Amino acid sequence: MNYHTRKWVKPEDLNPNQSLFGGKLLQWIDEEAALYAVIQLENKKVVTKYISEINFVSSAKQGDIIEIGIEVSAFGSTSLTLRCAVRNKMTHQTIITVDRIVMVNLDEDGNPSPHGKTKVEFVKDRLSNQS
Ligand SMILES: CCCCCCCCCCCCCCCC(=O)SCCNC(=O)CCNC(=O)[C@H](O)C(C)(C)COP(=O)(O)OP(=O)(O)OC[C@H]1O[C@@H](n2cnc3c(N)ncnc32)[C@H](O)[C@@H]1OP(=O)(O)O
Repeated sequence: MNYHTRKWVKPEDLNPNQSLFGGKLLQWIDEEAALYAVIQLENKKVVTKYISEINFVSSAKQGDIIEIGIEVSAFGSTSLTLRCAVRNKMTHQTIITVDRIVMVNLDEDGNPSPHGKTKVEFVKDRLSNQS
């Protein structure tokens, strides 16, 4: 699992129990999954189709630094299935796990479109292949 993105838990991210609001965390995860899919599939038109099994393992509090990890669990024809974990940056305590996030590659008309990808690619390799 690669942890690409860090977030700092601020006062506006808290719930009435003074811990990180779950909906805010899910927003960050959805955004991270969308960006990951856009980069992998090289298409800005992707949507979240399905999110499964969310486990809120522990809470985060104001001032915590958390990091969001994403990995690919499957390449479909039009879909990309991701797995996500969020942990405390300093202690590595898991905060949440999401088993399956299915992102769908769309064409210009908003219909599912085959993406043609079968393995994880890195931008630095794409750039070096261009030169
Ligand atoms: C100029 C500057 C620009 C900057 C730019 C920067 C980029 C910045 C990016 C931002 C990116 C925003 C994205 C944010 C993320 C949202 O907020 S997206 C908004 C929320 N999501 C939606 O509104 C989606 C609504 N749903 C739909 O429109 C339709 O269901 C869909 C997605 C078009 C799919 O339609 P469908 O009829 O289900 O299609 P179907 O062909 O049956 O299935 C398509 C694929 O989904 C899979 N699937 C279908 N149902 C399920 C299910 N229940 N479970 C699992 N898989 C399923 C199928 O197996 C299939 O996969 P493959 O086998 O082809 O691999």
